[in-house]
Formats: sequence, structure tokens, C-alpha cells
Amino acid sequence: MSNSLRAAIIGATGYGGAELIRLLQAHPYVTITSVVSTSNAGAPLAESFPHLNQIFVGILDELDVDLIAGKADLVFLATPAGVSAELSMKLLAAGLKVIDISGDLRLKSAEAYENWYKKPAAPAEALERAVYGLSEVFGDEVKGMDLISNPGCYPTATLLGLIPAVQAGWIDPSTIIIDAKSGVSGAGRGLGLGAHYAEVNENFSAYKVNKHQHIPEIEQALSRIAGKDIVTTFTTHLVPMTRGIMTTMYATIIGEHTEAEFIEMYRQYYEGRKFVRIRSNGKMPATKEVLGSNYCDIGFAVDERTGRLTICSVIDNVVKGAAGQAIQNLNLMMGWEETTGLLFSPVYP
Ligand SMILES: NC(=O)C1=CN([C@@H]2O[C@H](COP(=O)(O)OP(=O)(O)OC[C@H]3O[C@@H](n4cnc5c(N)ncnc54)[C@H](OP(=O)(O)O)[C@@H]3O)[C@@H](O)[C@H]2O)C=CC1
Ligand SMILES: CC(=O)N[C@@H](CCC(=O)OP(=O)(O)O)C(=O)O
Repeated sequence: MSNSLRAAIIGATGYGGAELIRLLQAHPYVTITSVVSTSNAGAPLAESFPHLNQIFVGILDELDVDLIAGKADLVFLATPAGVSAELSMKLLAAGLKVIDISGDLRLKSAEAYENWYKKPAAPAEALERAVYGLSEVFGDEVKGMDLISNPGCYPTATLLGLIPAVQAGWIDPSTIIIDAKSGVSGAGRGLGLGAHYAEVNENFSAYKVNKHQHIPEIEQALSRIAGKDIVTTFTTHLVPMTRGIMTTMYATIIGEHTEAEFIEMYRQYYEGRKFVRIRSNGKMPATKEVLGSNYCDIGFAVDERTGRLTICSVIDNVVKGAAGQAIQNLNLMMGWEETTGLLFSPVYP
């Protein structure tokens, strides 16, 4: 087990890339040796992100696989859909380990990827080789691997909230409904009408209803846990805030289980996993309680009248939903303590 790693970041001028740089500054075993941009190579990174001025001093590199392989041991891909489908096998062939935070390697079925993402899928070899890094659930599979597919932001909050109950058989998976909300940074730094101030401010809207690319990712993981095909209703909403995801989930309870029993069962499931915090006082978590951190907070309410369970799960989409979980996966991959470089508190208020 080596305690020293050189990392490159492709997509360093985006939100996920910038957050990787911010967080990796606090990682004791990682040095960032290359930051890559296809639009701004040759310029200092701090020109794109003045908040990193004097914190990360580095010039953006061109996207050249051999150049990156000469400078780094591992590469994070914080790039739009379609990029890692094309690049990841080339990076592996050049001797690099890869952690992909895009959606390109999450779905095992190439056909499903092409249906939902409307882009050509990654080669079969990459889809087979990629390990789905939902750290608290599938983390054991990440150790020693060289191609990690980081989960999506919505799937992270959703799956951490649902999996223990599905695995225990305490809820009927066919009744699950997921109501999800995200801050605008989830859409990335690129400009678009959907992120325009006047469109988002004092507004609240549903989008991609029944068409969201995270639906098959959530169903793939739930089906694996349940041992049978699960389909879900999943609706995303845009909230006028910068960071944060809340997923509120509803399902019919099987048998008789109290709120206290759900809390105890979830506590046992996540025992020793520091980044999942289960609420005990009947209160639901709020996005601000995890802001800027790698925590996922989960609360429950049992409705005896309807026999349904409500689960509420919150994360910071850029940290636990992207860069933070990617570093957690790096730690697991390398055999380092899972929390290395990630034990910082949320920003409050
Ligand atoms: N924002 C979030 O909360 C989350 C995002 N994700 C996923 O992570 C990935 C990155 O997201 P985010 O950082 O928000 O996106 P951004 O749009 O903010 O950044 C994407 C970066 O990718 C680079 N890029 C664009 N085209 C290419 C290309 N053809 N080859 C190489 N690099 C390219 C761009 O930099 P340049 O043009 O300089 O090369 C850009 O800075 C996406 O796949 C996203 O879906 C996942 C979870 C959460
Ligand atoms: C607010 C917002 O627009 N969020 C984005 C999250 C995209 C994302 O993270 O995409 P992948 O995980 O598929 O890479 C969306 O809903 O599409």
C-alpha cells in the first residue's frame, strides 16, 4: 500500500473538477500533478477559479493521454457524458487508474445507456470492468480496482436512503416513489437557459419527468439488492439554491415496523461508516446540515394511518454527490482509511 499518489483531473474548469482540487488540497497522500482543460489549456487554473488563487498554483494542460500518463498515477474524469466512454480505456492502457464521476460507466447495459443518455455507450470491456462505487454499500468491491464509476448525485442520496429497507425486506420495492430536488450547481458550470438567474430565482419546477438518466441507475442498484427487477417513479425538481439535494421517498411497509425499529436497523446497516448519519429524534434532515461536506443525513417517519414509510435523505451534490465520494472511492481503492482527507464539518448556517 503506497501512501503517495499523483492525480490528474480532466474537466478541471468545471464544478466537479474545482471541488476535487479544493478537497484534494487537504488529502495527505495525494498531489495534483495535472489539471486538464480542452478550452483553456496554457492558462493558470486560478483564472477559471479565483477562489483557488494561491491555494492551487498550476497551469491547465491539454488533453493528451501520454502527457497525463507521464505526470500522474490516477485520473479523475469530471467531464460531460460521452467523454469517458471514449477515453477511459485509453487512459487505462496508458497505465493510469481511473475514477469517472460522469454517468458513462454506471449502467452495465450499453443499450440502457444509449436509451437514457442518447449517446453511444462505452466499449463493453469498460462497462464490464467499471466498479460502481456507492461507497457505503459496494465499497468492498472498489479495493484494488483500477476503473471506478462514481455514482450520480441523485442516486447517491436515493440509494443510501432506500437500500437498507429494501435489503431487509421491510418495504415493498414495487411501491417506491422518489421525489427529488437539487440546487442549480447540479447542472454544471456551463451556461444554459435552465440555470439563468431569472429562470431559477423564486421559482420551483419539475424537469425530465420519467426521462431522467438517473432512473436506470437507481433501478439497477435496487434490483441488484432486491434480487429481482425493480421499477420506480422518480421526479426531479430544481430548487433556487446553489448546492444540495434532498430526496424524499415513500414506500409501503411490509409487516409491522416502528420508526424506532427503522432507525435501529439503519444504524446497524451503516455501523462504522462515518459519512451516513441517521436522525433519531423524529426530525427530518435539511440540506444545510450537510452543506460543503461528505455527509449523507437520513430521517424517517412511519405513517400508521397509511402503512407507509417516508425517508428523507440529504447530501451536498458537489461533495458526497461527486468529488467527495470520488475521493472516498480513491481511499477505498488504495486501501487507505475511507475518511482520509474528508472529515471536515458542514458549513453552517
Ligand atoms: N455538478 C454536480 O453536482 C455533479 C456532476 N456530476 C457529473 O460530473 C461531470 C462533471 O460535472 P460538472 O463539473 O458539474 O460539469 P461542468 O459543466 O461544470 O464541467 C465539465 C467540464 O468538462 C470539460 N469538458 C467539456 N467537454 C470536454 C471534452 N470533450 N473533453 C474533456 N473535457 C471536457 C469542461 O472543461 P473544458 O471545456 O475547459 O475542457 C468543463 O469544465 C458530469 O458528467 C456531471 O453530470 C455528477 C454528480 C454531481
Ligand atoms: C440540477 C441538474 O440539472 N442536475 C443534473 C444532474 C446531472 C448529473 O449529475 O449527471 P450525471 O450524474 O448523469 O453525470 C440533472 O438532473 O441532469
